[in-house]
Amino acid sequence: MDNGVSTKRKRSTDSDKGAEASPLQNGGAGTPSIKRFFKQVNVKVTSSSLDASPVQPAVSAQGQDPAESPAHLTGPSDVPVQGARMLPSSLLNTSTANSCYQSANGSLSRAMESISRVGDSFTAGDRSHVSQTQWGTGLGSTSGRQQQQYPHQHQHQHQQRQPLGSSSSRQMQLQGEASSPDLSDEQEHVVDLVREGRNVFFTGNAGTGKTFLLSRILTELQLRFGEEYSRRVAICAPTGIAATHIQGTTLNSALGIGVPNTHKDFGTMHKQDTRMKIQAYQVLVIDEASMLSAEMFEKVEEKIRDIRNSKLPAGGLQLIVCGDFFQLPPVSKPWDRSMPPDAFMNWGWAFQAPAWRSCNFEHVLLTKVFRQKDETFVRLLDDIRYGRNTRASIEALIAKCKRPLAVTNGIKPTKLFGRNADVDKVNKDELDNLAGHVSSFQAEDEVEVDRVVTGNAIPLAQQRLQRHEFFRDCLAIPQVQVKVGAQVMLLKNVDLEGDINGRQLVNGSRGVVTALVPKATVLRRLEQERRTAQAALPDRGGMLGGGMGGGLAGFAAAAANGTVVPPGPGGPPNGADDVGEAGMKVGNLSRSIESLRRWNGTVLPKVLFLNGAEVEILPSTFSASLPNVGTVKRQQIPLKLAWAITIHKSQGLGLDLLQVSLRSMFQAGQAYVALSRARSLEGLEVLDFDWNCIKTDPLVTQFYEAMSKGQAAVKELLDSSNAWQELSGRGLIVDSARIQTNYYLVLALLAQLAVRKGNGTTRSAWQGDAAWTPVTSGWQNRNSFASQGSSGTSYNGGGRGTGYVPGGSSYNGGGRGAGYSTGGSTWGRGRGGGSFGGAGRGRGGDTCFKCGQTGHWASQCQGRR
Ligand SMILES: Nc1ncnc2c1ncn2[C@@H]1O[C@H](COP(=O)(O)OP(=O)(O)OP(=O)(O)O)[C@@H](O)[C@H]1O
Repeated sequence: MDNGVSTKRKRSTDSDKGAEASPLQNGGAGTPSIKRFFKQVNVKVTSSSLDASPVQPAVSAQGQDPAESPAHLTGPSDVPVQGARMLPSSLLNTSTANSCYQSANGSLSRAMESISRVGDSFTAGDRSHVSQTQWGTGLGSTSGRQQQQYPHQHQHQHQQRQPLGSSSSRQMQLQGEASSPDLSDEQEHVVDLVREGRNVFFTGNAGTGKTFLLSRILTELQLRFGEEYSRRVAICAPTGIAATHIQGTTLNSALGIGVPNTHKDFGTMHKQDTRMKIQAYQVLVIDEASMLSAEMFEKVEEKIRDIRNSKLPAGGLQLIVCGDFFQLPPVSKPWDRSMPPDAFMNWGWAFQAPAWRSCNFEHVLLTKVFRQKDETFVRLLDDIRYGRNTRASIEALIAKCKRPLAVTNGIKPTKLFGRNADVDKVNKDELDNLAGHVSSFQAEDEVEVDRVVTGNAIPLAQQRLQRHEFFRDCLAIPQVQVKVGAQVMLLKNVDLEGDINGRQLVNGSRGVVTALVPKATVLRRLEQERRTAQAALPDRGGMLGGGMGGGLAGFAAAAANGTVVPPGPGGPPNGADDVGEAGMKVGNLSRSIESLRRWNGTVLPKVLFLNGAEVEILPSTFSASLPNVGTVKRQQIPLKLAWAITIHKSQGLGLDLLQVSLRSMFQAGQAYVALSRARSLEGLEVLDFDWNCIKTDPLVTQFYEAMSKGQAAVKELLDSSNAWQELSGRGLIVDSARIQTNYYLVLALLAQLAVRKGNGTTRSAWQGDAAWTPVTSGWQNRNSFASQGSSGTSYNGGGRGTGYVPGGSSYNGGGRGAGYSTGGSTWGRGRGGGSFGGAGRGRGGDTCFKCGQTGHWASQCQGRR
């Protein structure tokens, strides 16, 4: 039985306007006035390119990521998703005990009590407050202590910033989020810095609530900018999927960069419409900064300054950046000889960019881990994160987690692999192994052109939206295929409002498909629930006749017909809370009924989750907006097959039961990301490993060590980077015309910082394909680089022990590095050469660091001897 529907292609009429505006759209959950602002010309088009192949594995293919496309890399974080929060429990048939389901393999009776028991213990992990961890610098819990620990060390320099009004706006924010957890003191501190208009970088272990905090900050920004929000705030992440965590877009998209192959390609940022956009922005928000390269950050910062005609860092934009540099690095391109000299390689950690230093970030380290409760586990993860005691850590893990995990009530653990091929194989095999029919759910995609776009610009905007990377990157894939018995993962947070057991379903919650329920049956139930909810609506006649009655009346009416936005910044006007609650329920039900009626599928999957809740999964809206262009949306069942997923895709998730393969880790942070998805040691099994599976970058370690000492230490660290002083002192941070030759020098030099001096141990700073032995130093090396810079031999830290570093190898090409020299390329530096560029005296054909032979690049090395 195939219940799939073909992707629709439709164009709305004027009568569609407004009614279609999704409350889920980016920023759309604002105040009613924001809502009005977001009201758009609604042009719905589905790109035919989105049609899925009839049988498609759960994980799609094309991509730039070593495992798969970064666009497909990660699942969502546990950020409360507004859309999900809007789903009332009434939309979910939360049948509990005594349920059983028919698997295709036969009847599987479910002991729901035991599932509930397991599930409760898992779900508690993400919601509970865990006592502060011991290893980091504890942050003060009183504001006084915070003041001490976060002295504000630089002046406001961004004239265009509007410091946020404080308490009233905060109250407004909290009003609509009563059920969300309170921010911790350290999280509050970050919000305070944001309010003050500072450039902030906040980071911390996996599960410290970075994305959660970012979503709160976005709420603050909505309040700061009101109707101007989408014009003033660029919400970005380096990859598409990371962007969907915060309902933003990729950095490339927000800044009109496209997919740069060369540095020249950044010139697209100067296009008229992008220029205007960039000039209008006041805040640039970047999540998952570990995947933002130094090269990208440097280039973007320079261009923004240029476009905004300002000498201020980032042209006066407020920068709010978060992420964990111990997690996955940028997806760099391997160097290839055929590449042009100004090829964009996506190299380096963002904090390595000179621009990072000039942006004067307030660096805040979040230390309180929320995801895991078990302090032993938290400490073990921290060791792995830092690459401390790696052998002991692996042994401890193996001792605790090598045993097979129990298959709990038929729900198998999620397997995490480094490589996409392993994932696809497991999911396909598992689905094939299930008897029964495949049910396919086809995504329904649409684009809405913003109302500011008029006339001939509409078709153009439409085209841009149809080609938007969102459709490639969206967490919800074009075609979801399941069978009864299929193991799946939820892709949205869902409030089981009113659930007597207080259960939660979050993105990453896993379960098993127990049935496929006819759509008509679900519709009947929802309609009944709406009738009941309508009957419970309070009579607000008296109040509505009063002073603020107009607003409330409008609100109540809108709630009843399903056209209001939910609580939160877009919630009811002050004083309308009680109307709001009942009205919201009716509104949400109405919206769901309408959307389900339009949904082309004929059945809906019913899923039994680990926490014991068994719910029918309704189609859900995933969206992103392109300021002043429009919105892209995908309506899809928010599920994916989840017997296995890639580690990249798991970034941002918390998982209850997982099996991790640590055998083929090829990037820094991969093992840490994989293991830190687990909420408990009990729920984690290590399938296999090798002793080198834990890879950390010493540069990252030193950066974090400085952060743990406070802002002053970070500043000192960055200031002590004579390398960077040298770079800027010698004019290496240059304009576009010179970037072609000189930018490589910057990156090459930065790459060299990762080289351990003197012991011959090597690593390839940013190349995933290079041999890599973990090293422990890095910054020291910079000093040697700086102090001996003029000799022409010390850029690689005395000339020894470098790995393959494109560009950087040219420095070694001065004669001493183990890296393969380009033989004195234009940007290479020969031994003793007095200038950075073009000395060209590198010893051509220096040895390949992999095999020790000359004449080929390490990336081309076939192990010849
Ligand atoms: N102040 C808080 N109180 C209670 N729970 C919180 C708080 N902050 C975050 N959490 C919860 O902690 C869990 C992890 O949060 P989140 O995913 O934002 O962490 P993260 O730091 O972004 O993790 P990762 O680095 O793995 O992406 C989520 O379930 C979130 O709801």
